[in-house]
Amino acid sequence: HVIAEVRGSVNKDINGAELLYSLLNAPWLQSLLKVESILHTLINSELKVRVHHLLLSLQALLSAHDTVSLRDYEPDLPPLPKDLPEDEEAMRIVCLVKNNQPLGTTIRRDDVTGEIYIARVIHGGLANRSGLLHAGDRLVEVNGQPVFGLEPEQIIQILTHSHGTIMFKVVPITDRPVNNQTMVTVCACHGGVQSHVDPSIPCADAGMAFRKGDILEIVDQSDTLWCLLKRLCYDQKELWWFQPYHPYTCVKTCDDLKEYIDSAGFRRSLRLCRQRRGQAFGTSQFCTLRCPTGCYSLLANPYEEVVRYQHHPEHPHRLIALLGPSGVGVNELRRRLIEINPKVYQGAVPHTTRPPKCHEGSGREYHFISREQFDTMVCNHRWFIEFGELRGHLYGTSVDAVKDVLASGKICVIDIEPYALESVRTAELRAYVIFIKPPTVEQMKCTRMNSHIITNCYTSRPFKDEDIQEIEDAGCNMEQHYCQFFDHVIVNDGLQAACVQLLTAVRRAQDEPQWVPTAWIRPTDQS
Ligand SMILES: Nc1ncnc2c1ncn2[C@@H]1O[C@H](COP(=O)(O)OP(=O)(O)OP(=O)(O)O)[C@@H](O)[C@H]1O
Repeated sequence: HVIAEVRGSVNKDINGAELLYSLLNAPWLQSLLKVESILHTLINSELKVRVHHLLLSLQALLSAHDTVSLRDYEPDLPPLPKDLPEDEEAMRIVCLVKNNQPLGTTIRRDDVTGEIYIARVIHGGLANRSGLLHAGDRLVEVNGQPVFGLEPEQIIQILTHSHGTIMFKVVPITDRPVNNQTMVTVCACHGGVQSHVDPSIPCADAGMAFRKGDILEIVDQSDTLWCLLKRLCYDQKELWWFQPYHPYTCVKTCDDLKEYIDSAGFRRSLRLCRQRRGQAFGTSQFCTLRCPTGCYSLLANPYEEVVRYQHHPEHPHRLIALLGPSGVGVNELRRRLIEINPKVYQGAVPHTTRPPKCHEGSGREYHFISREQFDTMVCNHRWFIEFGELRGHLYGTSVDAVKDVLASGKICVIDIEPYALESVRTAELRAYVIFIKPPTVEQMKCTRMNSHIITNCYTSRPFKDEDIQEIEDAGCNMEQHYCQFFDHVIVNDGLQAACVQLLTAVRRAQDEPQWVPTAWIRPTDQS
């Protein structure tokens, strides 16, 4: 029963549950339990005494293991005598054995006092693994040589030329910062840090390239120019790497983004009249309507704080937002997914100002409203996720339409353009963004041989080579600019396979823990 309960906790991704589960299931534990029950049956036998000794040794071994894993191997010292003079300083002598590996610390000198301090302890380095040296410790001696007054470079020389055991005499920092595990997703950067060409980097060897969308843990943010990060790779296993990171090189301006929006092109389907949107509203007005700051604030951030989030089964489902270049097959995949099980998956009903056709019902194909009502909705900030104008009529998908589907207990699946990311990546909708990526041009030519593309003039015709190239280019552009917001990527090569992948991803979005912006879980005043 206990094992079954722990197994349940594993599924809920409760911290440590997996470890506990594997421990309880371990064959050696099962054997020990058996031994224990046999022991109860043996009274005062010699075998019982021997087994008892054996178990004690095993207990000692486990306790040693725990101590090492907690790095709790500093000696228990007697308390300091009470009558110590006030200016007496507690010193620590630390001996590290250096085996051709860097120590993994940087040194700084206080310009006012001339004292030497350990500036950073690099994650995974010798000093860090020892657990005995910390950023902020004051260095007094290295190998018996006082360091006061020396230049940091001179101390680095001493360390570089030392082999075997190095002895440090340090005054330990009193308040060690607590690592509260802040995780971030890199949002905007231009290809990572050029550690070997940037002279301001504190420790060039520690530089590591990273990409937009990488999940990093902030380890130390105490420096004004740099922070120390470690990276989680895509399978979410921790790699004990480290990353000096220059925030200023990574900020992306809004102008860059507007330029991209104009050049990216719009979806051909005309479903939401995206082609005309630019002419009808103007890109800048459109942007202002959505972003209080008048720009894509999310995209301008160098990074976004994220947490691991498990969707609660009793909460509304996460919105599924499909994104991809026009013509790649976003709507085809969305349609097929809904067709698989319309009781589970549903699109949002759009609003329009055009009159209904005879077969159309209000609230079914569209919510039919007047232009005044439409304008009021926009002005009253009942924001549309997207809206646009076609042949004198307004069309749009509202946040409320999405919420209606979610409130009915279904999974809402919509397709969006990149500019709508900000409207769906909210605490309310918690969109899971899936990028539908074009395969290579050759593969697309092959798979789209018998398919038809919808053109600007409502007509459909076979794909031309130019269409395929355009889809490929738009896909690359979209990925380059927005990949940090993709929760999942599906290459739409074979339709069948892509559809299966979509189904799996949609289930995973609801059932498995995901990285989401911290603001969704701990909303701030602005969000
Ligand atoms: N993997 C695929 N193999 C073959 N044909 C495909 C594939 N994916 C989509 N198609 C076809 O390509 C055409 C365009 O797809 P779809 O209308 O879904 O594109 P879209 O990305 O929604 O763009 P738009 O909104 O501009 O129409 C459709 O005829 C669709 O059936």
